[in-house]
Amino acid sequence: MSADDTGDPLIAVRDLDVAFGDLEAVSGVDVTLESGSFVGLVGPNGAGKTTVLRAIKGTVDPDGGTVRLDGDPIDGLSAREVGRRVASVPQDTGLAFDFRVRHVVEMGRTPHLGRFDGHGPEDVAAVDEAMAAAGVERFADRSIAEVSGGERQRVLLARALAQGTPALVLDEPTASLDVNHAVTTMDLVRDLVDDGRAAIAAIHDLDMAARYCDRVVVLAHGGVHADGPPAEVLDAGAVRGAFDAEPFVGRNPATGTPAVTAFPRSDADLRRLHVVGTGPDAARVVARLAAAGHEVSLGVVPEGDAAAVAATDADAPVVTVPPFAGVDAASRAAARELAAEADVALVVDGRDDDRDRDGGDHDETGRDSHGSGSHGLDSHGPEHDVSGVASAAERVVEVPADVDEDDLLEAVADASTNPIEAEPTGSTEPT
Ligand SMILES: Nc1ncnc2c1ncn2[C@@H]1O[C@H](COP(=O)(O)OP(=O)(O)OP(=O)(O)O)[C@@H](O)[C@H]1O
Repeated sequence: MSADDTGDPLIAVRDLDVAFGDLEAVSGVDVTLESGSFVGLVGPNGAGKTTVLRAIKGTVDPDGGTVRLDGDPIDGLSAREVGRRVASVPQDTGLAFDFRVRHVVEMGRTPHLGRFDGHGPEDVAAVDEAMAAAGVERFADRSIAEVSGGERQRVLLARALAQGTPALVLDEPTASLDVNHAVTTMDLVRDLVDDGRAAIAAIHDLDMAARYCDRVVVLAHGGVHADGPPAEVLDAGAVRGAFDAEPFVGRNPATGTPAVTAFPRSDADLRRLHVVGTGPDAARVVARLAAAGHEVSLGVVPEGDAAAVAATDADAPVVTVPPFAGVDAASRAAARELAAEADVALVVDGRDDDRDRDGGDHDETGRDSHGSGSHGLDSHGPEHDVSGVASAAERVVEVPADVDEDDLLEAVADASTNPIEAEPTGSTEPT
């Protein structure tokens, strides 16, 4: 969709370079904003998000590249002309003067006024509408210096709305807002975009960006790391590369959009791991191991099981059977094949729901523990592997349901580097 009859996008940033002294803040950045589109700019601290937004507003001079608004180079436009095309909600909401809230919102009309014009009925209506939309009417007569940080952020949103521009530029618009005002603000921006305006927003909350934006541009180290629809862009690889964290990207059950859970870097030696277990505990194990970058597989689990969902989200191979169907020989063989490829099999909880179905006769007290590291997890032979899957792997680690995240990672590292003597494979294989 184009911004106007010319077919030019509302905002086109091409090959943008901005340096502050010796520091190259952004380099070679391309970002486009079309009308009817909401673009989220995400990335770690210092990635260059604010710098890109400042270039779009014309408050920083590029060292290279171009910024065009409706096809016109921004450096050829007056501040007033820029103000009719782009309205902004800055990250720093501090205001130097002690204005009344309504007065601050009225400032949004400035680009539309002649030099000696007062506010006409159209301006008053735009201000009233903007204040209502941003929910700031209640404190219209208070001083901007006497409202809370979140209220001030909404006042600046109202000012930007009153400006009535086709494009909105927002720098972390929900940073100071409570959960209700955060979603109300994002809903409002989304509605404006659905009505034909456009918005570009720097957003730290990746789930929020995924939920509300049509496109996400991931900035990292001053460059564009990825650009596309949230479901394509916010995958584990992109998030890991850009943020230097260990992410698990699942799905928000309420919205169906990507839900990113980041863990701190563990710098683990990556392994091929097979998980045996079901339910939320096994799901947590799968998610954490996959986030660390291990190559994980799972099974056998019932279709739709929480662990199966986590494995699918992590792109991990998983062997499923229909719910309540029991483990058939073919599924067990398929899971054993995955386990056989693994460096380590992890049996979550050490109990196995298949026990009765398998007809296994296993001695819970007969644990042949071959010691445990500081992680406190038991490493042992396959005698607890009652479904007969984990025993196909060279090494087996029993993982308690409430395993601590660090203990889990440590146990995997220990099991990989210190071979654990297992009982001969097949000794407890069910018949
Ligand atoms: N006025 C300035 N003078 C010097 N360096 C600056 C200036 N503004 C930004 N920088 C530097 O440029 C880089 C990009 O900063 P920018 O504010 O654009 O990042 P950001 O992605 O918005 O970060 P954050 O998420 O922390 O808000 C950073 O290294 C920052 O320190």
